[in-house]
Amino acid sequence: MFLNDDFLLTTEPARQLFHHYAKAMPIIDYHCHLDPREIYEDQPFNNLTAAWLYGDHYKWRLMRANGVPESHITGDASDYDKFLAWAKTLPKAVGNPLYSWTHLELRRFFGVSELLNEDSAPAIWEQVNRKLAEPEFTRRGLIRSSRVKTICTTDDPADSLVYHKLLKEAEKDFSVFPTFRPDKALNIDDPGFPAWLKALEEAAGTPVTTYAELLDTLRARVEFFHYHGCRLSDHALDVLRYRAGSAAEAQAIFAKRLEGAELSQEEITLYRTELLTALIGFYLDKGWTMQLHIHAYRNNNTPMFHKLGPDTGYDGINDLSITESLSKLLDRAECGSGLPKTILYSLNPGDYPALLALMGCYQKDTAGKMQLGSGWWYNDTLSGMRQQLTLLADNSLLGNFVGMLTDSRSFLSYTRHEYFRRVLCGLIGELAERGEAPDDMDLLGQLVRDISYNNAAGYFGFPSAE
Ligand SMILES: O=C[C@H](O)[C@@H](O)[C@@H](O)[C@H](O)C(=O)O
Repeated sequence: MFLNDDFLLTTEPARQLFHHYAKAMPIIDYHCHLDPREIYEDQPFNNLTAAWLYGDHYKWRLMRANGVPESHITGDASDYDKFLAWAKTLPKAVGNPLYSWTHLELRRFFGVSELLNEDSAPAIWEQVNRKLAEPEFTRRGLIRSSRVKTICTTDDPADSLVYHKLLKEAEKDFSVFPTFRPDKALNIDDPGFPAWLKALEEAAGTPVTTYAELLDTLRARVEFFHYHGCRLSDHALDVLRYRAGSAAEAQAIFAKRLEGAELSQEEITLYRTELLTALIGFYLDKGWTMQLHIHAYRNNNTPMFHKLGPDTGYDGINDLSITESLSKLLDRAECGSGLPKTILYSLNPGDYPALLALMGCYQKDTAGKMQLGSGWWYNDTLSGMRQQLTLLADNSLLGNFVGMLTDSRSFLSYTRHEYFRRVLCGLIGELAERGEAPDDMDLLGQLVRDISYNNAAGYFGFPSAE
């Protein structure tokens, strides 16, 4: 039964919806953390650990929860020993999405249907590594075989986008577009802020010594990113604070920071609010979609942060309230030139009702202009997705949802789209079975096709491949 054709499809309508409508749709992965250079260089993977465990902080957390020493997670143990440590951990992960994802990846990419555990590990290691050495198992090969049409990476404004340029020339089967993520511009209190400004100056070829120059340069980078196919921005807003001020105040705070003085929380918040408001205007002008990733509570383990840096498995969920600051931010934009298309994600699923209520206040002109993002990170689970979809259907228009993204650092994560589509069809199938939705395959089939692909294709307006 496990992972059979009807995995997660418990009703007849669900099975029809998945097999006849959702399954064959191609993929638009509009938010991920793949490295464009790796995509361009298209090297084969040395082995399954390289493809699976490098950079995958989801797996690292489970291994740590299983008492695996750090040497076998991020340290200098051999790749085989790391793989074996994962294989020993996995049997205890029943019920965790990683249990299903891992086995789905083994099946879909490598045709391995045995369960991975300590006993099966040696043979699976050999079998998969042999496949990974074949020409169609390179980075791009994996993307192609997953029928991915569009990938959006996550990029700093100071990035030269050289690999996106090269990919545009070299790759005709799918497109790789950048996403504008100016966290480093907003994080004025970060010790690396002055160095980042230098990097920005270098990339843009213009001085960034004042707040006005920063704005001009960021606007120019938005144009540059747009030229290279960018149609989305992204922000990590771990804490939402709002304090309106003037450009003159933002300039004074910027100058104070460059002099090396300590900023107060109020100053930081004012600067961030002003800059984000300006950026929202830039996104609107370009017709971009703004993504706000809200309420991660990052880097909770200081020794491990010093050892491994960010995004290594030490992030929690922020349980602060969300509506007041977010409403002020969105409303200010609405009072000005307007809001761009916006996707709101929160790591705290308790925020979903508030986000849904708020986003409904700014819907206009574009179908699904304001979106509740797909279950993010710790919510990227069976129950998390069902919750997000159920609340979205309760409070907005499920049929306009732009659907799934991997948010991943791994080239094997595309099966998450399959998982999502199964959850989606499973949920809609249940509604039909219970008579809460019409058992009308034309209607429901169109809905799942739209959510799987068509909505994203229409909503983001990516440049078409010439
Ligand atoms: O799925 C988890 C993610 O990849 C996580 O690492 C990112 O969402 C990252 O923290 C970010 O802010 O972009």
